[in-house]
Amino acid sequence: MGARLIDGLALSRQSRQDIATRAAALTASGTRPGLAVILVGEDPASAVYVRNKVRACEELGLHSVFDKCPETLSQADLLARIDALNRDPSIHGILVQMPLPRHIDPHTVIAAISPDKDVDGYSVQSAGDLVCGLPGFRPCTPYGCMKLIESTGQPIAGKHAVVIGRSNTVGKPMALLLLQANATVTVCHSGTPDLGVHTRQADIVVVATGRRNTLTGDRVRPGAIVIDVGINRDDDGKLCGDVDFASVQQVAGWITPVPGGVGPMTITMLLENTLQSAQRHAAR
Ligand SMILES: Nc1nc2c(c(=O)[nH]1)N[C@@H](CN(C=O)c1ccc(C(=O)N[C@@H](CCC(=O)O)C(=O)O)cc1)CN2
Repeated sequence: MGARLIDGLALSRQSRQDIATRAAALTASGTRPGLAVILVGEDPASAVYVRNKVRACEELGLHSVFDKCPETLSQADLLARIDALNRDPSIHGILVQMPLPRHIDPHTVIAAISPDKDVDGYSVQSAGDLVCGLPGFRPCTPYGCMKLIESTGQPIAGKHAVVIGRSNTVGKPMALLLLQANATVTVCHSGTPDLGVHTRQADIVVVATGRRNTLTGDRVRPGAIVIDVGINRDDDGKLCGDVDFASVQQVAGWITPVPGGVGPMTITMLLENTLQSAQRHAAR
């Protein structure tokens, strides 16, 4: 029997209904959640993601501002735009789409976003909150992965989780979220000599390397939950993840597809973070 599919689109639809209901209540009490999205340049994939974020805001009744900037925008001009949004009371979340053109330093840009509007959860403040187990914005992709794992109904506490990848935006926060949920966590990366030694012992595997076929069926423990964060193209130009779906789905207990797994939940958790930010603002 093959693995059960964890349907990120279905979970997104459910979660977005709940966000829409809470956003409507907050709007009725005088605070309409607002998100500002900045896109610099012409990267076609980024343009699609940003369009989907703005459209999702519209569908859920959130206020949104979309600032499309040319590739040649200077870092100083970008920082000035962020500064204006930091001071705009109708905006509760600011997101600068990554990657940025090479002449702009992402760390400087992230540091310019007010920590109480950092709905991407990328700032040093948000990272520190997560390390210390304090409330704060959780990065959208790992936050969505946690929801996908929880949706299986399997307990996380006491399980052995292996995270493959150590980026600031996915791998590291993913490991911390799993740790916070009382899993025993191993982080593997490009310097790990034998990935299979670790993944074959794992109840939960999250793969976020950006490389096709990072995880194959022979490296998976029967019944494991496998979460695929990757978005790549195969030789035929079709979307695929970091997991060799065909072989892994024969061994795993649960698996996320690409597309239709982690991606939609990334946008849903951005909306959740924006709503939470507006709720905090209203409570102040
Ligand atoms: N500021 C940010 N930049 C980037 C983030 C982010 O969270 N914040 N994450 C990624 C891109 N991303 C969101 O921005 C994102 C990627 C993929 C999807 C998605 O729904 N993917 C679909 C497939 C879409 C396709 O056809 O290409 C899926 O997996 O089903 C949503 C959001 C990097 N930058």
